[in-house]
Amino acid sequence: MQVQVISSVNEASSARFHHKTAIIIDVLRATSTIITAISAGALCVVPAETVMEARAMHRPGDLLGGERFCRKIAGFDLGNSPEEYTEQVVAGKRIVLTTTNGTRAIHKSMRADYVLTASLLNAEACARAAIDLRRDVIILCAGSHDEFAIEDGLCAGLVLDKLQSLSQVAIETDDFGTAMLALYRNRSNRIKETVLSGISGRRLLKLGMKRDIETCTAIDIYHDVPRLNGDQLTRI
Ligand SMILES: O=C(O)[C@H](CS(=O)(=O)O)OP(=O)(O)O
Repeated sequence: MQVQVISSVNEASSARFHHKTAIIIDVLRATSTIITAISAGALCVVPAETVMEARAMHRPGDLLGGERFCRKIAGFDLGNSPEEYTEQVVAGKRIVLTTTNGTRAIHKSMRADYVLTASLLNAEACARAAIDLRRDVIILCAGSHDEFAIEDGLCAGLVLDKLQSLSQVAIETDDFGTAMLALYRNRSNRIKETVLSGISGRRLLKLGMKRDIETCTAIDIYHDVPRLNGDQLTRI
């Protein structure tokens, strides 16, 4: 199995995803939010690239979620904090979500045969799902404002570590993947501290959102892997 890792959404070209399984990572916070929502019983999450597109896709009974500049969009039901997506709020609901980086990354990957969403919360489950799909893999780190985000690299390294330990076939990765695997193995006992020291982590800290970082750095607490079905993400 060939695994390529892309450092940020603006480095990805849609054509690369043909005949592959795409794994989209945005630890702070979009894919952590999506995975939490699906695990809490949301019917599906519909990723929208823009606020206008999200409003247009909204149907009666849906929830509108997302952020710009880390804060909930005016008139939306929910922001982009995983803790908002509780069973009481989202169970059985269709959620239309737009965020700064994560939903853009999902749209970039839509030519893939399969699109999975990963974060630290479900890395092992996502690795298992990718193995079962028997395709070469592209791991896309969403990053933040077109820059690489260390928390996404850590998660890419964790997914690669799980692929290597779980796969029956050899895993071959590109040089950036090798670097992310080394990053994860070097920081595996201080993941939260590493995330807190990153640019995205520092930005959320300044906004008083330390709780989100703690929530998003729990490892493998969920077994659900949201997968793209048409225009919506549902549990496999
Ligand atoms: O909501 C977030 O934490 C980020 C906002 S920013 O990139 O840090 O400004 O968006 P996401 O799409 O979840 O990376």
